[in-house]
Amino acid sequence: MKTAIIKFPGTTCDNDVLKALNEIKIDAEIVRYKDFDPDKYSSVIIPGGFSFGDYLRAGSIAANTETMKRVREMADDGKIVLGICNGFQILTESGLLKGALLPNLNLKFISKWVNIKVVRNNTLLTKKLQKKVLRMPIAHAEGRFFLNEEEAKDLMVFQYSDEKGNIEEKYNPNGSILNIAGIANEEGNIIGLMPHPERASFNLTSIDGSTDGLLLLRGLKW
Ligand SMILES: NC(=O)CC[C@H](N)C(=O)O
Repeated sequence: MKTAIIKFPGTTCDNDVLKALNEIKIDAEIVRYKDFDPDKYSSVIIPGGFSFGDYLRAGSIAANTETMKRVREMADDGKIVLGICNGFQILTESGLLKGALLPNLNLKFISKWVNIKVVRNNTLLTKKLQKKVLRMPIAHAEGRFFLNEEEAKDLMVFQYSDEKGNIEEKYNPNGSILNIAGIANEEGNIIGLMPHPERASFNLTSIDGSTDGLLLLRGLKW
C-alpha cells in the first residue's frame, strides 16, 4: 500500500518528501487535501510549509479541515501518521498530538542544522533507532514545544542534543520544554517533529552529507 503526502495550500515540502521516499523505494504520492481518501493509503505524511499562510497560528486552519477528520480515522486504525514541521503544528492544533508549538523564544525564524537524540523506541518509526543521534535541519518560527512536564516526558521521542547525544539547554534552539524536538502519541503511531528528515536525505544537498532523515523515513516500511 501507499503513503499519502498531503498538500494543503501553502505546503512547501511535499516534493522533497516524495523524493526522499523514492530514494528508499517507498511507494508514495502527493495528494491535494480535498482529494485525500484514507482508505487508499497505509500511512500518511503531513509535510512542512505554511499551510493557509500560517494565519491565526501555524497549522490552525488546516487542523480544522475535513481532511484532518480523515487523518484521524487512519490514526484510529493504527496506521502511521507523520507530521513534519508545519505537519507537526497541524497535528497538535487538531488534537491528534498533545501539546502546542509556540513562537520560538527569540521570536525569530530559525534555520539551522541540529542534532536530535531518539529517546523513545516504542513508536512505529523509531523502533530500530533507540538512542541514535540524527542530524537534520530545522526551519521554523513556531517550534517551541510546550506541554506539562509529566506528560511531555512520557511522550517525547526526539530531544535536541549535541552530536554525542548529550542533552543540555545550550543545544535547545527554540526554548522547547525538555529540549523536545518531537513526540508521539502513547500508541506510537502518530509522530510529529520539527526538524526536516527530507532535507537530510541526499549527500549533495546536505550540509555535511547527512542522510539521517532516511533512517527515520525508512520506518514507514518496517
Ligand atoms: N518549515 C516549515 O514547515 C515552516 C514552519 C512553520 N510554518 C513556522 O514558521 O513555524
